[in-house]
Amino acid sequence: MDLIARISQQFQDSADTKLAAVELLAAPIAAATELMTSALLNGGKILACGNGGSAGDAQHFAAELVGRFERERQELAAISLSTDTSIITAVANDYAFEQIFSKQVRALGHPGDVLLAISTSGNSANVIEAIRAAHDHDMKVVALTGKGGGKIGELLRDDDIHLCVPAKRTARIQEVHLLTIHCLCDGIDCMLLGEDE
Ligand SMILES: O=C(CO)[C@@H](O)[C@H](O)[C@H](O)[C@H](O)COP(=O)(O)O
Ligand SMILES: [Zn+2]
Repeated sequence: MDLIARISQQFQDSADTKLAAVELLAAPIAAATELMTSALLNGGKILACGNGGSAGDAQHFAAELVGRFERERQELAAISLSTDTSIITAVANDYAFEQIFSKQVRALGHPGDVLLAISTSGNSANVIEAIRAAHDHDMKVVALTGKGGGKIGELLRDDDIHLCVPAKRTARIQEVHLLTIHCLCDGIDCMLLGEDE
């Protein structure tokens, strides 16, 4: 087995997927940046959720908003719904795993907040329920998906933003999701602080 060749191929595939995605995603990522910045400036917050690697992405995004990305700025309101093991285990145990995010959206979400919903397949039931709860609370949704967008693509409304990575492999989609999250952080900082030199 030629591991070096496999690794080289993965780097190549990741770079190719990112370059194919920028054509489709640059404009909607810019729109998502404006939506999130406007929500934050109006006293709203961003709730983020996802499973597995996407749970890590939700936490990563919240950490960069509450802490910092690349520049010093005011703390920004973001909460990962994938983080509180007591809430997640209680809701999964007492109700259903599908409700672990939606119950938190119903508890914490207000009109004007934004839900960042992350699912590579677009089909995770708990992320779908979170989007339904966000709509019930007059929150807009930014959805990070792949594989054609799945059921989430069908559920989104016209004023939501769908960032669907044009790829089929979960790992490649996740890599573009993380890049997208960093673009959102950079764009929010840029809108709040101005362009850096
Ligand atoms: O990170 C990975 C695979 O790269 C896994 O942990 C992956 O996130 C999990 O299988 C998730 O449950 C997949 O959910 P989704 O992206 O389809 O919503
Ligand atoms: Zn992964």
